[in-house]
Amino acid sequence: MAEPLIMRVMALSFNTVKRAGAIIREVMQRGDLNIVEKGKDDLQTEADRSAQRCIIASLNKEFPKVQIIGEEGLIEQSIPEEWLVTEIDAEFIKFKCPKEWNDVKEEDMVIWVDPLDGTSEYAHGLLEHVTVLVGIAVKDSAVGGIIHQPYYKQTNGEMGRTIWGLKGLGTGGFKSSLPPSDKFIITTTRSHSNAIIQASIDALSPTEVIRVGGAGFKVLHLLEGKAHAYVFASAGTKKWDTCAPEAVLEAEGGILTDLKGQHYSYSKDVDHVNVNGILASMSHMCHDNIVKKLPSHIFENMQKI
Ligand SMILES: Nc1ncnc2c1ncn2[C@@H]1O[C@H](COP(=O)(O)O)[C@@H](OP(=O)(O)O)[C@H]1O
Ligand SMILES: [Mg+2]
Ligand SMILES: [Mg+2]
Ligand SMILES: [Mg+2]
Repeated sequence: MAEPLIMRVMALSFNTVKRAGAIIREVMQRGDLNIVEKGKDDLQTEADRSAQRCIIASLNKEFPKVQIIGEEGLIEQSIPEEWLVTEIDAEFIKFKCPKEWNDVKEEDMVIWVDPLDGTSEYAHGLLEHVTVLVGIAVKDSAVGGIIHQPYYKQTNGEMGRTIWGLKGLGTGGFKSSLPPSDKFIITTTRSHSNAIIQASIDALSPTEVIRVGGAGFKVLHLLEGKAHAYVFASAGTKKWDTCAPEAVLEAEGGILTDLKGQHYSYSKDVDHVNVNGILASMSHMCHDNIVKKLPSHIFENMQKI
């Protein structure tokens, strides 16, 4: 009997993000990023486009009835043959599917794809910040996620690592760590800051602020104990930025919501923009405290930008 759909989607995504990561490295190595400005502070490079074509074509071929939504919109589906990934990860598929996902059907699932998270950092050569994100939503919640970091240097010299999480099963691909208890470290945007984002951080009196690119890389900071909270008091991120990070973080026991503590919906017809900002932490207590501490004017003014 075939393995449950969600396990096959995760196992194919696992190999697909690695292929996308290799494409991202190849584009950088060739040196012609061919940048298009989609909007204010919103770039798209050849790597974003090519990685998305690789991921969407591969997932779509195997799972034609699953809705897939990618950041770079509708782009032609024909791709070089060597970009098409057909093999599933042999190790992942051996895990037992959590019983709550055993019967998930194609029409209950949405796959949110961010082919390159941290484009601004990629374009500036801050390559460690870059991740490839594939998030799996069931009904309206983020359930499974894969975060691939193409420029992570493994101790054996290999480039890239793949972090995964599935609610009810757990996580893999990294070593979890708690942040220092004598500090309060916030991670936030490096390239999309504004006065309200800064005011929200000031109101929380952190001992340190780590400004890095990408929702994926910031959530990795939480998972690895480098920061206590990810705070972003602005609209700007989209569902493809948060679906995979939310699923991985929550499969590890953390929480990712808007600034009021409400989960976003990831169903196929939602507004793509995360209008109420982002708040994430490994600790529910830390998360609750921040929701209580954020002054209401932040929330009101944030909506006006
Ligand atoms: N004001 C804004 N306008 C457009 N995109 C924004 C934005 N603020 C955040 N984002 C998007 O949200 C993601 C995380 O942002 P940041 O690195 O600033 O924390 C990035 O994804 P991409 O790099 O995939 O486009 C970025 O483009
Ligand atoms: Mg982008
Ligand atoms: Mg992104
Ligand atoms: Mg992106």
